[in-house]
Amino acid sequence: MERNNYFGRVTNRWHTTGSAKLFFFSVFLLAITIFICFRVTANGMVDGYISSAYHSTNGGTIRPAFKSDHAWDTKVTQSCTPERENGLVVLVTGAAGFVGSHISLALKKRGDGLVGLDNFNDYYEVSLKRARQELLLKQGIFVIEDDINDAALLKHLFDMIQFTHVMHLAAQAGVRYAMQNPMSYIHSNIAGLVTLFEACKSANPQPAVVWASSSSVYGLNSKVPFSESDRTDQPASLYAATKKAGEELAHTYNHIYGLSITGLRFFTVYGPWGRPDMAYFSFTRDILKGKPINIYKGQNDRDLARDFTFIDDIVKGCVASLDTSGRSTGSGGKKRGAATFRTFNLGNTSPVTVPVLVEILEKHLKVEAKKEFIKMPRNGDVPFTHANVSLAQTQLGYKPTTNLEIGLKKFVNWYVKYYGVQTTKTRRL
Ligand SMILES: O=C(O)[C@H]1O[C@H](OP(=O)(O)OP(=O)(O)OC[C@H]2O[C@@H](n3ccc(=O)[nH]c3=O)[C@H](O)[C@@H]2O)[C@H](O)[C@@H](O)[C@H]1O
Repeated sequence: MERNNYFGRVTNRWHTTGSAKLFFFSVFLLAITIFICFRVTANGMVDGYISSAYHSTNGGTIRPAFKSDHAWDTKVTQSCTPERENGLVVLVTGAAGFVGSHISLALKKRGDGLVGLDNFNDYYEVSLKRARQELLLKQGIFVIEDDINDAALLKHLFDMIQFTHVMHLAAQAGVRYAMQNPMSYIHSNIAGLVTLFEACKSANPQPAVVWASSSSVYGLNSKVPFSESDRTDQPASLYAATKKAGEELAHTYNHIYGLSITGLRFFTVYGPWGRPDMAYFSFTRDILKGKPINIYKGQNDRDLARDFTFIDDIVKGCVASLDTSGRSTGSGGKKRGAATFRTFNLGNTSPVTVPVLVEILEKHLKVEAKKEFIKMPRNGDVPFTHANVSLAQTQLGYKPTTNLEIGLKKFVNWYVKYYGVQTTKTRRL
């Protein structure tokens, strides 16, 4: 009885104040709507060319989505027009990145049409990405500034241009950074990859896709050299796990939709215009500044080793992959028959230890490094990598020709020029 009275009192009060509550509720809803609209407008995303994934999973800087107009469409179309008969028409993602910029220049040089796409995130110095963009622009290559998670942009691009190929290099790179910002790897290497595959599978005609996987998928594999058929189910880092997941996703899109897909497992790529987060680059910077460098040691005090691969060799492998990829077989999102699905190692086949890498740098820089040997932190690094490239050799004609000594010389020459380093002022060995 008491209970019934209580509920009765509450119900009465609700009725008497009902219209006031309705009013406040409406004002509240209106305020939220205005707030959301403001956020969207502030980010320059009023055109609707933006996917929700772009917001929800991005661990880094959120950049404005593109705004298409006639001038923009003309730039894209011009950039994509081949200058040779039967030239490829390629979308290069990550075009302002290290590997992406080199491949873009190589394709342009032989007369292919291409447009770049890059989100210019601040994982490492954005000015270097801008300088690469400038280099590309001088050769007539337009780089769109946007994220691969922007499904509306991709749809617009594929509706406008009949791409024969996609060279997909946009990714969150770096093995150790995954411990600081795991979501940026999910954003780019998983969500971004799926957004791109979705656009490719729906495109008419479907392009063939060549994309960058990583030597890190071999993880704790101890069989050397690493062959494509070796185990890849023991990733040592979140980065490696996202690349491995990418390989599985690629298989699905090939199987269901007939997308021609080639995955390339790159082995520690280095060279001019490289990535400042990588050891050879950051060591160079610190050696020249007289700052100490940390050289990691593995179990039982063993040196770590990498199959360092020079950028020009990687570019040749990528271009050969594009040329041999075979057509996708789907149309309107439906598969018509089996399509190419390949995985290749692109390495140098001769691992070098990290202390030897430092010795070569000291020689080229003519400066002695302040070396500090420390136990490898538990950060996802693997003790060594070593590529077996016989499959790429047979099917792509891939044959690495630059050893670390020569490749680092080319890198140091570029570094000194790009950063205007006064080598004469540095201490000589
Ligand atoms: O092939 C790949 O799939 C990956 O290659 C690259 O990763 P890694 O092979 O780890 O290259 P990198 O960082 O240059 O470290 C080289 C060596 O120096 C050691 N290292 C590193 C830093 C340091 O301070 N000290 C040190 O000893 C370190 O322990 C290691 O032994 C790409 O970054 C990655 O994006 C991915 O593409």
